[in-house]
Amino acid sequence: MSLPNTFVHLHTLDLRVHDSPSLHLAHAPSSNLSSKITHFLPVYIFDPRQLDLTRLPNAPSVSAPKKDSPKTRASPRSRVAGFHRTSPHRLALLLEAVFGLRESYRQSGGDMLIGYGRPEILLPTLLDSLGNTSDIAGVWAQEEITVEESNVLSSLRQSLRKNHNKVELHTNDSKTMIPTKHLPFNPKDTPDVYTAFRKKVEGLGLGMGGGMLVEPLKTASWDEGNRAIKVSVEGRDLKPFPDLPDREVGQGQGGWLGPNDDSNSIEGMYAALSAPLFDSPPIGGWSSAANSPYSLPARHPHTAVPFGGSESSGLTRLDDYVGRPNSDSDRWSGGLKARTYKSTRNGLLGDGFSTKFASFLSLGTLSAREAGWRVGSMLENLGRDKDAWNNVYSDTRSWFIFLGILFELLWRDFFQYTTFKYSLSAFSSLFDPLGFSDQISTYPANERPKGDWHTPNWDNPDDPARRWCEGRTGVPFVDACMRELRETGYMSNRGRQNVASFLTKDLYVDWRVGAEFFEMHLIDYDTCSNWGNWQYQAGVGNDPRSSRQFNPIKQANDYDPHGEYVRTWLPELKDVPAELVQIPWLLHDPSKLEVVRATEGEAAIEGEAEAEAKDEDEEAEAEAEAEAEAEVGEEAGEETTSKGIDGRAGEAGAAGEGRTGRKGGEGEVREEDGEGEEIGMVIEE
Ligand SMILES: Cc1cc2nc3c(=O)[nH]c(=O)nc-3n(C[C@H](O)[C@H](O)[C@H](O)COP(=O)(O)OP(=O)(O)OC[C@H]3O[C@@H](n4cnc5c(N)ncnc54)[C@H](O)[C@@H]3O)c2cc1C
Repeated sequence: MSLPNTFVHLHTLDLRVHDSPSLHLAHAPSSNLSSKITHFLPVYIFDPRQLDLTRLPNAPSVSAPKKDSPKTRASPRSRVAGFHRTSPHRLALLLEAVFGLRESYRQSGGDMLIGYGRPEILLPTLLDSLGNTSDIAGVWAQEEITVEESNVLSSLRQSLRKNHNKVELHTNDSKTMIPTKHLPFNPKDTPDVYTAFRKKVEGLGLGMGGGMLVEPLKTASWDEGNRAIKVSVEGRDLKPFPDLPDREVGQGQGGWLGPNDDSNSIEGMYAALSAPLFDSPPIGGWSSAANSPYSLPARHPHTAVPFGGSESSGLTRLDDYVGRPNSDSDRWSGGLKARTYKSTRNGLLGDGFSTKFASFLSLGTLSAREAGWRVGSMLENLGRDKDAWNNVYSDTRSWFIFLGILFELLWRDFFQYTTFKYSLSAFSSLFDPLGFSDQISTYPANERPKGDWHTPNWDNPDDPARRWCEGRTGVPFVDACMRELRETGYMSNRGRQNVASFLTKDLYVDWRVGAEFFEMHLIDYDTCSNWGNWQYQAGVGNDPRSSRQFNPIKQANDYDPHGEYVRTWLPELKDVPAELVQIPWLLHDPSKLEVVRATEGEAAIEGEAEAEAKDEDEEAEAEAEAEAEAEVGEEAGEETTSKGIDGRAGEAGAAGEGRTGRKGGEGEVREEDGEGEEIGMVIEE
């Protein structure tokens, strides 16, 4: 009887060889399975439900998007607005990640099989063609939370069982920074409020290996000098790639890439997959850096994310931003940027103001555990250097609040786990117009948005949603952010919060249109983070203050006081003086400037609570935690009021009138979870 010997790993959103549970299982001396494994077969499959594959030979068919089916969005077009679900920039990054991964396997003495079609059809057919199913130890893949991705895994599991009685699909818990089994609660009971979530996971212990920061698996070695990464598991080399003589694929079901195929390279695959994008450009068009299927888009000269998409680019960025232990001593090399993260993270220009890890984390080219562990190691290491320590810490209890990066990585986990919680039934409310609010039991029914959003008329050039997408609302900060998104595929967190608030709370456009537009363009698109944050901003998600609203003019004055950012993306404003650059409609009537200043001053004082989002909550929390907690006891159960700018501001903004004052617009703030912890952060009247 032959022993199971080929280990199959289906790569999805885990496009890396470092911190890989599958490589570890198949190779590590400590793994029970590894002695039986003789071959390692990594596979990646482009899926027609995500990408338009029609230009590839024997293309698999795609069904039209199902408008009324919230359970699945399985089509390369979005369900509400019919946008493409990728852009040339995002596609290029994916291809760099996939082909870069294959290169890492090749440099390690193995290979990776790349195909296109439905994994649940292609993979069982391939395994059938390998002959004796007992030669397959099993198929492994990263556990996914979101409906579309987990539906694929369920279908694959079923079809493997049907075709190969002995082949099982196993999943690895490798996506989040905190492994599911370390959570101090059942993930289906994930708290609905971030603060409650954070405090519970903090209880795991803030130190290294305490449960919140888990040491990544050592499955690769990083050759910093050559910027190359090779598989190496506890001193063992990668097991060989199996011989795959027969790669049968059914009619109209896709294919596997062979050495002579046009699409067997980044450029070839880009040409095939980007052609449908160029055939029907979206509202606002594509980036000027992406003009044809024949060459990958260049990085825009002003992009804040000038890196490639591969795993080695991700690790290079980690080394650069957070630093690494010096191999010759126990000193820490690099990491200056991480030490100033908290004071720079609201920046808007250049690559240094925040980590830019998001695009790597979204494709899994950087493991969240690797990133978290590295930040923690830096903090531990700096502990030996008193001066550096003093720059970062105030006391150990608040160490990660002061650094901030871990705080943000926890937001990522929070959205992953809340999505899990609200996707347990057949129906995932992640994509529902009323979001999670419909299921959060503490969310009073009378506070839920009615869902009477403006439906865009894309044929009307003056439609507010269209102007938002095209970056021509008339509000410079909003327009600059939207143009940056289109041109580069990135927008700062500050920008994202402002444009999302503007679309939903000023223009009253269905938040899902914004989420779909972001999905198309964002190079760091992540289903949970994108849709979760959009719900949060639209007031239908986990935000304990669903009525909060940003004033983009005040925000622009605070974060872009000299207009450098808006001038970068709106060259038409290059000659406008700084005092008018955020309100250029007053150029023709400067006499109103004094009135505006007075109103703004008033708004800034009165409305301090109105427009600040969770970033400010976090800071307030860090700085005034004790105060906040004292207030909890006093205020729990009482209703407080936060004000917001109001009016169909889009009409004003889009018409170039500006929205310089706060006009009423009141929303009630509710207590969350009965714990009241967020209440302390609300500045009351
Ligand atoms: C409307 C909206 C949509 C968003 N869509 C996405 C998305 O599709 N993908 C995505 O990764 N982030 C999304 N974010 C969150 C955040 O804006 C980005 O993670 C961040 O701007 C990426 O830049 P960075 O890597 O330099 O982040 P940093 O500030 O350096 O943060 C470090 C990491 O923490 C995580 N993080 C930070 N803020 C958040 C947050 N609010 N929610 C979840 N994770 C966070 C990210 O993984 C990020 O890489 C969205 C935010 C908003 C308001």
